[in-house]
Amino acid sequence: MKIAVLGAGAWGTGLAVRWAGSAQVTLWARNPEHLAAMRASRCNERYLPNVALPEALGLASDLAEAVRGVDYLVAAVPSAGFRGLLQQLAELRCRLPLVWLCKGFEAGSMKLPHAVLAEAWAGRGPAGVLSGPSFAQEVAAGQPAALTLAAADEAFARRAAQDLHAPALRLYSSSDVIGVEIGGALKNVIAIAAGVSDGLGFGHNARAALVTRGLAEMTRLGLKLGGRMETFMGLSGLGDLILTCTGDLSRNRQVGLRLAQGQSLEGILRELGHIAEGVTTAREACRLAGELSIEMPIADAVRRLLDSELTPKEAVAALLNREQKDEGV
Ligand SMILES: NC(=O)C1=CN([C@@H]2O[C@H](COP(=O)(O)OP(=O)(O)OC[C@H]3O[C@@H](n4cnc5c(N)ncnc54)[C@H](O)[C@@H]3O)[C@@H](O)[C@H]2O)C=CC1
Ligand SMILES: O=C(CO)COP(=O)(O)O
Repeated sequence: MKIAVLGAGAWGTGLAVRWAGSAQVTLWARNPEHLAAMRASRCNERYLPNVALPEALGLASDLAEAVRGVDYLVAAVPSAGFRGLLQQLAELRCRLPLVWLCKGFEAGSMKLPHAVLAEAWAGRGPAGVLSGPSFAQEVAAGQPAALTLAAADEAFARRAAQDLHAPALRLYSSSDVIGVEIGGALKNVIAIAAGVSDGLGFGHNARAALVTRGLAEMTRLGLKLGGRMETFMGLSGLGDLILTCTGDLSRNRQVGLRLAQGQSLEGILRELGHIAEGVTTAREACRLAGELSIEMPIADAVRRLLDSELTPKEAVAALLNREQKDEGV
């Protein structure tokens, strides 16, 4: 099996390291200087420090070289870079099975990755999304994780899950692309809220309430867009929501924790040095929810906090002072 992992951030590198034990893998970095540094140190100091790159892992900064002769393309760039990467691949006349990893909406268009793919990858090969609870550091270290691979073409989802599984990396297949994408995108927004709550010193009760009501919001939007209930209760929904709301390795949770301490969003993102998809997704999901008349109070409070319309304490008060309602989704 030959795999090209396109994007050398934390997640692309983590998976490339994992897959290199059982497949022939090339990791592509768009920045030649970044690639040269990885070649020299056999480590991705910038995005996944303290993880040795196996000797067998190929490195390339030339996209054409990275994709030559492979069985799978794995798009490991953030949502903001997905369309651009697909366009570059199309210019190379690539026609290959593709799996994407990004968890978020495209800025400005309110589009999930599958909709971007429909515009930029039509007819170029079967494609699916891989998502679920998976911190890159743990996967790179060979610790167990279970993810979902969803594709509209069920047979492709099953085949890709079989081909891309690795020791301690269990992949389930699904045909619910929208449900899987909504879970991955919305959990990042709720993780910011959970970080704010913990950062303000609230307890386990508050966090459990945010996770549960966050799941209700995710489900409400996801069902409206055509996702399936069981998907939101699965690995890519509730599973990733629990991980990201409770695990300090989450960059989105870190954004919330630091906002609660009074840091500016700009400063936090600069200090993190990684993508926190929940920031863009909060804005896009709230716009979409507005158009669809769907209530998403937690996402709305996060969006207003990110846009400096509320302080962290005011965001909490806005949630607690909403009018009484029935619990149902
Ligand atoms: N880090 C993790 O544990 C996990 C991340 N993800 C998702 O995977 C995606 C990538 O995340 P990470 O690798 O962690 O991010 P990262 O912030 O560690 O690295 C981002 C990588 O993408 C590149 N990049 C940034 N903007 C780009 C653009 N416009 N065009 C092309 N390349 C661009 C950067 O140079 C860098 O190599 C995100 O959507 C994230 O939500 C999913 C599961 C786990
Ligand atoms: O998606 C992730 C784990 O499943 C990583 O979450 P963060 O982007 O918040 O670090």
